Amino acid sequence: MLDKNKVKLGIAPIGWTNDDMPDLGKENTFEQCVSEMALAGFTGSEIGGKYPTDPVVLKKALDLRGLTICNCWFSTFLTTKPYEETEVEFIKQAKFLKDMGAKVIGVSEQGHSIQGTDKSIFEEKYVMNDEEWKLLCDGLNKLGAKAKEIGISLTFHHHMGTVVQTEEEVDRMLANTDPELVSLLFDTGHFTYNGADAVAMCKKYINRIKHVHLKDVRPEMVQKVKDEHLSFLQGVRLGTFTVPGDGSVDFEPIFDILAENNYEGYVLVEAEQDPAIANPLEYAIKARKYIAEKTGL
Ligand SMILES: O=C1C[C@@H](O)[C@H](O)[C@@H](O)C1=O
Ligand SMILES: [Co+2]
Repeated sequence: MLDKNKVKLGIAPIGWTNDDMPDLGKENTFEQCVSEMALAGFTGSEIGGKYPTDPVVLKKALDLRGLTICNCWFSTFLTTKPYEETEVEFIKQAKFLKDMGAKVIGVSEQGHSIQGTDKSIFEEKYVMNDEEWKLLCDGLNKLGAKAKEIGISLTFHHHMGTVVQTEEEVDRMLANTDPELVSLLFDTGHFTYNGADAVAMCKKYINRIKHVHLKDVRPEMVQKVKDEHLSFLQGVRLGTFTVPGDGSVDFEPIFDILAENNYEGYVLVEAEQDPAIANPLEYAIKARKYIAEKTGL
């Protein structure tokens, strides 16, 4: 069982409107999204493209519904742009998140990423050379130090189609960054999609994990993506991802590892799929019930 005083439960707005493909859920407003998150029993949220950018307006809307911002995606370009360009934007975002009450900022390296392109996700991923690895890891350490000064933790999101996708890439990134400055944003869906053992990865890196994305995977859709050489986003439209308990990820041992190691932080449902097919409120309630049953949260 997870400790309610230590572990908080959140949900991402991507089930209502997908910022990577805004036509998915374009009809869903910000107010509907946050109201339904609260109605389904969630208390945390990440930031989506439709969220007000004025912190006062955003905070009021969230307070009315008992919600708190716990993280936001931040794209780094450490391997393709001068470090300073990324740092300026990173500091702005980290300060904003800190003011909103978040404890982490979720970084993903988007230099050379194919996640938003039409390239085949299983065949055309970029692999970094030693020089690019150094740019990435040194840059992450520097950003992590900035985040620490601001009072927030940098968590790194491994992701399909990016330069840190595979188990080996996650190993190398973590081995070459300072545990005091760079933590892991553990995403169950991205490890499973890539063919890694999410349970083993959770066990291996439990001491580096500071934020968790609970994402389930429909294996038959991943197989279709492989067979038909589809892109990451084509897969999302087909339904590669779903809410915890609705796919093939084995969540129970993951919850056990988090509980046994006194994990403190958020577990956040993040299940992008077509809202016209998977009603966001219905799926949020389904996820909430599953998590309550398996964790006691
Ligand atoms: O954390 C995430 C943010 C999304 O934009 C992304 O594509 C999704 O798959 C994810 O894990
Ligand atoms: Co994620």
